[in-house]
Amino acid sequence: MKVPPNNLLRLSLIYWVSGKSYVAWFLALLVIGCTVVIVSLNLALNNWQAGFYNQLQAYDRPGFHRTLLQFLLISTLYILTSGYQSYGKLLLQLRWRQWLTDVFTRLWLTNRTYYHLNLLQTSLDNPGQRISEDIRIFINTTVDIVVDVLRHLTTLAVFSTVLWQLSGTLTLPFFPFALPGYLLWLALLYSLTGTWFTFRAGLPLVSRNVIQQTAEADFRSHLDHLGGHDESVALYRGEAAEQVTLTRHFKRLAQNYLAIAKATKNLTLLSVAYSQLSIVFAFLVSSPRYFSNEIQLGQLFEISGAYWYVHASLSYMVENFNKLALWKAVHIRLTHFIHMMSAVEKLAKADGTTVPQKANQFELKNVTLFSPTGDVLQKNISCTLHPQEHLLISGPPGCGKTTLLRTIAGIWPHFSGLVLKPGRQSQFFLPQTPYLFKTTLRELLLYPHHPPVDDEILQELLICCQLPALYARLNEYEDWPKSLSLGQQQCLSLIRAILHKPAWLFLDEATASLDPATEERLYACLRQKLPATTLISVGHRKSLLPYHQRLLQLRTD
Ligand SMILES: Nc1ncnc2c1ncn2[C@@H]1O[C@H](COP(=O)(O)OP(=O)(O)OP(=O)(O)O)[C@@H](O)[C@H]1O
Repeated sequence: MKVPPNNLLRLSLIYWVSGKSYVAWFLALLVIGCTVVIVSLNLALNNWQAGFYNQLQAYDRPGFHRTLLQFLLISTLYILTSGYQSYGKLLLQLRWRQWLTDVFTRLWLTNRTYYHLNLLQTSLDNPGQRISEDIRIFINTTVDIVVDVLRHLTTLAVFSTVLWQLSGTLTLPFFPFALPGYLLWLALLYSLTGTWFTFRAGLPLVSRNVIQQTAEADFRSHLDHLGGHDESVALYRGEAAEQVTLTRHFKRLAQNYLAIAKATKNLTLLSVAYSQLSIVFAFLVSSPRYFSNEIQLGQLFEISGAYWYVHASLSYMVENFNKLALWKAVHIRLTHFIHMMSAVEKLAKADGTTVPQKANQFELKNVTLFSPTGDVLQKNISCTLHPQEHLLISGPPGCGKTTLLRTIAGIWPHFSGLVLKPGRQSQFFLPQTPYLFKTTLRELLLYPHHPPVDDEILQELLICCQLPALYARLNEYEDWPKSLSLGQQQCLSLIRAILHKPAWLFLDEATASLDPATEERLYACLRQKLPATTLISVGHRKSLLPYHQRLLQLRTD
């Protein structure tokens, strides 16, 4: 997949022109339509107020009942429209989020970016949390903000006109000009002042929210890590050490939260004082016209209602600064994620050359391996391998055996030299740690992409690879990494390799947890089931030598 523009907003907006957004457009129109209707109903309610209070003031009982019926009608429409607006908004958020999540997961998985990210010097914290949590918050708040702004702009347009008409003209002593629509000007002045103070008070929340999202993710990630390594921790009796680490993570989270609490307190003091004052402000400034009998009680309420709507629209930032700060925070985190993925793309193209070739042979020409920090692990490895020339790669721990396999697999970018190899389909790599997960045993055996096979074949392979008892559990859904021993997991991984029938099979200490007798039986099984496959094994044991014709001995200087 092509790397997207390094701009999150531009990337997100591609959805709306992608040809996959017909339903989302329909939902957006529904939400916009409902928003306009809600604003119109607000206007109707405000007009209704004038009639209602005037009927009360005039002790007009039938008129009072009539206005109550009107209210019932407006209110029913209001309830229905609000319900469908909110439903449409939620469906829209889900669709957009689904698309953006798909884009991110594709970028993350394509070209093994998820793996290369770990090789960058500036590592990226918690990519999982960014994909699940940050995208959710980003999309939900974006839709909320757009809908809110649209509602407030419509409200502002409608109620400014009303307020202008109802305001009358202000003439002040010592002021040479009459000021038409003075309540509108006052609302504008009041809101702009509030917005400026809010911006000043709330700005620290942006960076604090970025830190908070990261700290929360670190805390959760350590809890998940603990869950995944429960047995190791239990055997080490590592509970106290884990408690210390968890407390440290939580302390960071809590310290930052205190700073957020302080900034939020200042912001709340400001915004509540601002809203409280605004309740009486309209009455205060329009009361002279009421007391001079220019307007009735109903008009006074109508003016104050219109003023309140105009003021609320202009005060969007004051009332929603927390939401805006959170939006900015996740925007920063997701933008950083996109930048890191672009950096990986450059890194993956950086060093040596891997060339797929038609001939069914492997060739390493002067391959030098480096660590991510640039240290030389192995210098000038050269080796040509023909089919059926089984190779054993040996050497001390940390000398670069696994790194050599990663280089051949094309996932290690830190090398120089030339790797010539047959097409990807003909290779299969068994990593040092078996990759098992929660699913049925059948699916586990077919991983990553083998079509379903008959039970008899699976039974035969389970017997051949020393796991006959597992046949009865083929359809069991189980947390296999927990319920199988490491040795059993390695046997199971070999079945996967046999099923995929590769021309070249790479085994990275794939039988290291087995006793020599079982290891021997498994290699015999491999030879029997995969007679045409060439084995390239990494291992330390001398007992592996008889299964290989060639030895590549790596050394450290
Ligand atoms: N993702 C990584 N990030 C940083 N350094 C790494 C990474 N992977 C490997 N290394 C470093 O590269 C060196 C070679 O590692 P490698 O796993 O290839 O050794 P090995 O010979 O297979 O060791 P062992 O026999 O213990 O499996 C080590 O010093 C290791 O610390």
